[in-house]
Amino acid sequence: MELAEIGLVGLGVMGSNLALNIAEHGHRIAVWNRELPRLPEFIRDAGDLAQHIIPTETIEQLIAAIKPPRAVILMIPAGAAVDEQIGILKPLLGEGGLIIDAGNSDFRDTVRRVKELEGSGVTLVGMGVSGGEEGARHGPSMMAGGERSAFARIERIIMDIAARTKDGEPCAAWLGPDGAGHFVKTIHNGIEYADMQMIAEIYGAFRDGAGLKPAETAEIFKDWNTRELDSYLIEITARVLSAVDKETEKPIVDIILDRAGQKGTGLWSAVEAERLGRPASVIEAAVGARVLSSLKDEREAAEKAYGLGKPEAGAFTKNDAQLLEHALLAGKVVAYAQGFAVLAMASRMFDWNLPLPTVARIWRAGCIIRSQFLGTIAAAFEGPKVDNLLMTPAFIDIMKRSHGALREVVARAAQAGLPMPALSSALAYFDSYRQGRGTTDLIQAQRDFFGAHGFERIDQPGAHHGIWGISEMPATPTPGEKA
Ligand SMILES: NC(=O)C1=CN([C@@H]2O[C@H](COP(=O)(O)OP(=O)(O)OC[C@H]3O[C@@H](n4cnc5c(N)ncnc54)[C@H](OP(=O)(O)O)[C@@H]3O)[C@@H](O)[C@H]2O)C=CC1
Ligand SMILES: O=C(CO)[C@H](O)[C@H](O)COP(=O)(O)O
Repeated sequence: MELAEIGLVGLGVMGSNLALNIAEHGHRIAVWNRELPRLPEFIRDAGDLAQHIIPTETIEQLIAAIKPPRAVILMIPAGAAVDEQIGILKPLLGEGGLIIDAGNSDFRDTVRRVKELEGSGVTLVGMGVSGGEEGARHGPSMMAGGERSAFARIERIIMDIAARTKDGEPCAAWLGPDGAGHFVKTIHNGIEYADMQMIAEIYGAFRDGAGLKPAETAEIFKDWNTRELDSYLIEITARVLSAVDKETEKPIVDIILDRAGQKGTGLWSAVEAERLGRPASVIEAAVGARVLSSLKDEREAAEKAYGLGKPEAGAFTKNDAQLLEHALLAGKVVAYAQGFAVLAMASRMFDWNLPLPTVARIWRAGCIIRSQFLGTIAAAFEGPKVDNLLMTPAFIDIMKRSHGALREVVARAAQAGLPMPALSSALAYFDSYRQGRGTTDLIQAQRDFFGAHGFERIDQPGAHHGIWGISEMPATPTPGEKA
């Protein structure tokens, strides 16, 4: 039997499609799944591609079916399952073994696993894969981290199966050592959360502020997809909004429960951003919005207690489509600026030397946040080095012409009681970021008052303290008494 070039564990949604993609590119692959009944089903569905696939029933058979030195892709849930499989594979793979963890692992786990495997003869590549089911099957975006030489061993297969941009560039790259690939994938997902939340808020403006039907909103999103907002998420939003439920013949969004799920990458993005001192407030707002959405019973009780806000007819109208388009664009710029600022800081902190233009380039196709906008970001990062995307000439131009719309939309939504947590936080970040003198002078004074934490002065170097002692404070008059 001709041995396989590579093996794969986990024939779920992503693993089975990735295996078919690999087979379609003529690479022989051996596969194994924990639950055996999945195997014949997968081979049956593979059709002609089955000739490039070796189905195996035990992990030992899987290893025996791969050409040494052996490489195995794990496409299984992040966390304990990955540790368990690495534990099983390590002795079986032996010297020169390579494990590619292609799930959404926490980069901290990847860093730990790389260390734990040191000296064992087995190497780990942590590789984020984005694009969902369709991407995995026909071309995902892939973000790899680990030893450069280890990635080189699978580079040909990865480049063959990756998505390609219109100009033919593969959307996959080695981005840095140990956890770099999984970190970039985490931030990708954080941005995905922010994008999705802001789109949902704009949908809310059309539904609750303007009284539009889903199909009418779908037409507007379809139109937006021909301009600056052109992206996969806008495209699928238009398709989702025009979809009808077969059973009820109602728009499908109207019968879906408003309770969002999440598996962790959005939360990790927000937490890592704060840890790195580069807050990603739009991502945080998006995570918070999903959490709040899950408290359905509490929200219903609160609606009974307070009543709804007053999304009076006219808070928005169909004629505000352009205003809302520009507001979404401004919010998107801020969310991406925050995400890339986190990547830049992580690169510095962990010594990864992340190539930010490459990150933007490999997100242009294949992944969930793919868009033409990422081409503009890649070009912006190729110019003079800046700390924040908001300081590049291209994005200064976009923000100058669109932040007014964001302000108008957030203000009108606030007046009408329409929640816009992500768009509001994008505006707040923008206004805080561009304010040369903020209001934390007062916070520093308060900290010094209650904890003698000290403060810097604008006119003298060094650390200083205020004279806050009770005896120096003017007495507080009692009510009715003259000061
Ligand atoms: N779905 C998506 O759009 C995307 C998912 N991902 C990530 O890819 C990974 C896989 O996701 P997805 O394919 O959606 O998940 P699925 O639930 O569809 O499949 C999970 C697979 O993992 C296997 N598995 C679970 N636990 C173990 C274990 N302890 N040991 C061995 N195999 C195990 C399952 O086998 P069994 O049949 O025996 O249960 C199954 O084959 C996750 O990390 C996910 O976050 C990344 C990008 C997109
Ligand atoms: O990685 C992905 C896309 O890039 C997955 O679709 C991800 O699992 C979605 O995350 P969540 O379930 O938390 O919404």
